[in-house]
Amino acid sequence: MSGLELKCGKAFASFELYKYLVDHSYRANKHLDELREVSVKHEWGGMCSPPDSIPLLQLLVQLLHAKKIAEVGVFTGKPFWKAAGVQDKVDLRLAPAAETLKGFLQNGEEGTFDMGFIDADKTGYDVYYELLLKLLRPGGVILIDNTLWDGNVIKPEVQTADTLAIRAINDKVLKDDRVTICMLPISDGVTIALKK
Ligand SMILES: C[S@@+](CC[C@H](N)C(=O)[O-])C[C@H]1O[C@@H](n2cnc3c(N)ncnc32)[C@H](O)[C@@H]1O
Repeated sequence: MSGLELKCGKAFASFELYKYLVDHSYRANKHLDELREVSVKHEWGGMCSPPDSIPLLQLLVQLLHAKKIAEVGVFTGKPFWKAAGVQDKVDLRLAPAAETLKGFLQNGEEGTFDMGFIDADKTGYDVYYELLLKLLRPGGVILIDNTLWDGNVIKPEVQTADTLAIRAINDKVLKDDRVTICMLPISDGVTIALKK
């Protein structure tokens, strides 16, 4: 699996154990593999979601029968949509994410989304979370990426704005009665929040 070492599951006891998990959960897929091959070579290749999070996303889409999903923070992918047959399913909005999500609300789309994936600028996470909670139907799910933030969440000496924002959203969702949550140690930490 190319580029696996880019984000090697820091929460795992060893890289070998992490690789075992990937080898036993990620199923090879021509289009995804090609996309990943290209993405990891990009100068910002580290932005690409690692393969351990892909089965989770696929599973949730199927469990939720998700038809309407907002990915907040898009990286590569567009050149592969046509070949993968998903071109007509993707509505790319190149704009600050808060504006796009507010636009959906103004358009009367509250409660119509099945799923949201927060994976953009970390200091925007709280805003995206609140907007997505409004956009989601009850029983819908928000995935929050990077919630372990390369292990920096437990390093008190790390006080960057991004780290503070990740700690804040983690503290917030833990106490948020509007959702049921689970934080998973895969990828760079992924929190699943189910809207009640
Ligand atoms: C980590 S990458 C997304 C990775 C992608 N979700 C994936 O799984 O491959 C983050 C992306 O968010 C975008 N981004 C950052 N700040 C943003 C903002 N305020 N509004 C919209 N997109 C933003 C960046 O341009 C970047 O492409």
